[in-house]
Order: sequence, then C-alpha cells, then structure tokens
Amino acid sequence: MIELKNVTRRFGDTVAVDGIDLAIETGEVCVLVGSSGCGKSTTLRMINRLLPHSSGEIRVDGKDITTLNPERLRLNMGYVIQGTGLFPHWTVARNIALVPRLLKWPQARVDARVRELMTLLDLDPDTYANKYPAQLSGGQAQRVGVARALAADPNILLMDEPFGALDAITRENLQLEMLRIQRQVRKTTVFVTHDIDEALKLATRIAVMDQGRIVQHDTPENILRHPASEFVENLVGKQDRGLKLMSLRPVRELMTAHARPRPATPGADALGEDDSLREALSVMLCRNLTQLPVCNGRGEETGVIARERIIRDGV
Ligand SMILES: Nc1ncnc2c1ncn2[C@@H]1O[C@H](COP(=O)(O)OP(=O)(O)OP(=O)(O)O)[C@@H](O)[C@H]1O
Repeated sequence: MIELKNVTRRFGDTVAVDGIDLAIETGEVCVLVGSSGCGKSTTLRMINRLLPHSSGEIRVDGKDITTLNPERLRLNMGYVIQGTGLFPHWTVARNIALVPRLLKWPQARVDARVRELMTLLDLDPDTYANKYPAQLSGGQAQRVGVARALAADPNILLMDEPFGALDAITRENLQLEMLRIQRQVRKTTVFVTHDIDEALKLATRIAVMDQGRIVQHDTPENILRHPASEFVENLVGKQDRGLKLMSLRPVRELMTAHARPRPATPGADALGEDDSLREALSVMLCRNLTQLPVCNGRGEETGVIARERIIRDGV
C-alpha cells in the first residue's frame, strides 16, 4: 500500500504538489490524470524518491520512505517512462536484465526471467533478445521498458506516460496488454497520463489533479457519473459521458446467454464476452444489425447481445 499524507513539493516559488492526500491499496491501478503541469510526474517521482518531498509523509507498506535506503526502495518499484530510457548500447536482453543483475541473480535465472518476460510482453525472445533499442519500433521499445520494470518482480509499478509517444493503434494494443498482464501479475500501480480515455480504461481508481491538488479520487464509474466539479466534468467530456460509461461495461453483463455454449457459426461476425458495450453498439450501428452473437475465449458461441438492450440498460 502507498500512502501520501499532506505531501507538498516546491521548486523555488512554484508549488508543484500542494498538500495532497492519497491512499493506493495493494493491487490497485491508480491513474493520475490532469492537464500539463498539474503535478502528476512530480507526485510519481516522490514515491520512488527520485525527488524528495518538501513536507508531509509518504509511506510504502506502512514504512516512511525517508527511513528507507533509496536504492533498495527503487529496486522494489518498477519505473517506466515515456521514451523508455533504455540503454542504447545494450541489447534488449541486457536492458531487461538490469535489475536482476544488480540483485546478483545467478545467470541462468536471469536468462530464464528475460525469456519469460519477453514472452509475456509478446516479444519473441529468439528474434528480439539480441537486438538493440534503435532496431525496435516505438511500441516494441516500450514493451521492453515494461519488461525491464517487471524484471525483478517488484511489488510496485510506477508508469509515467509510458504510452504517450505512440500512435493510437500501438497505444491501444499496449493498453490491452497492460490489462492482461495486470490480471496475471497484479502489481500496485501508479500510472500517469493526461489522456482521460486511457485513465478510464486502465484505472481501478483515478486521481484527478489540478494545480498541484487532487480534486477527485474515485472509481472510473463514479468519476463519470458524479464529477466533483466543473473541471472534472470538462475533463471527462460533457457530451460523450454515456458512451464512456458503456466502454466500462463488458458485453457479458447484458447478453442473453444460451443454456449451454454452442459451436460458433463459421465466418459470422461475433463479439467477445469482454468486449465493451460501446464496441458492441458501434459494430451494430456500422453494420446496421440489431443483434450479434457473443463468443467466449474458446470460440464457442455463448449468447447474443441486442442493440435495444444496450441502448436501454447500457448506461
Ligand atoms: N525540476 C523542476 N524545477 C522547477 N520546476 C519544476 C521542476 N519539475 C517540475 N516543475 C514544475 O512543477 C509543476 C508540476 O510539474 P509536473 O512535471 O509534475 O507536471 P505534470 O502534471 O507531470 O505535467 P506534464 O503532463 O506536462 O508532464 C510545473 O509547474 C513544473 O513547471
């Protein structure tokens, strides 16, 4: 668990972070969101002591971080930044192995871990382990950055706009991958972005920041349903809040399930149970359909979802 109590950070006369309180439970993904310069990165960097806080208290698993050795603290916190920060003259494998080697793991264990992580991040080890960062696409390099952060299995993951420099499709893929990985490894994560859609997709809780303060800290659904101020309302978008709420709910919640799974009709369009209601509605509107079959992860048809049901009950 990470707790910030009345934490302030000043740079000369600038108050970058202004007396914030924030509690992040173990296993949560807390996304810090807000406009440029509101103090998101400063908050993140105070948690791993890259920046000292001017006043207040930061505790990790109950321990005041100023009483802990900063290097040891950081070894337990994976850190991913925009632009990856990979060492350009090191291979992918060596970059990922950085922290395990600092921890003096035996070489065989390091090698096995590098392969395991590359596979988890969908990077074929035989193809990419010996490449250099300059030989990778932006998305691949960012995956290596995430693999490096996870290498020594830290309890905490700090991510500062990790997907900010990527094109929309690569960004979406990495977001989906992050959700998949999070289901598997469940790290306490603090994630900085200025993209509210990214925040809504990834967060268990969102902390909205404005001018160094936290103006709302709540679940994505509550932020959308009950924005605490006009600032938050504008941030989440006044016009498309209904669609954003639909994007938080999976098809499985409103589908009519078959009594038992049946083989999917070959070649037919189908949705996945975990696709969002928003995606389902969008597909049906585009193709002028009133309903669509829904399939499970094994490709069996488990039910149907109707357009009218989404419109009636989706928000
Ligand atoms: N090293 C520094 N020296 C002086 N001022 C700084 C320093 N780092 C940050 N600041 C100031 O502190 C404030 C908060 O900066 P911070 O980088 O935390 O914002 P942010 O929300 O992460 O912004 P962005 O989304 O643009 O990265 C800004 O006004 C910034 O100019």
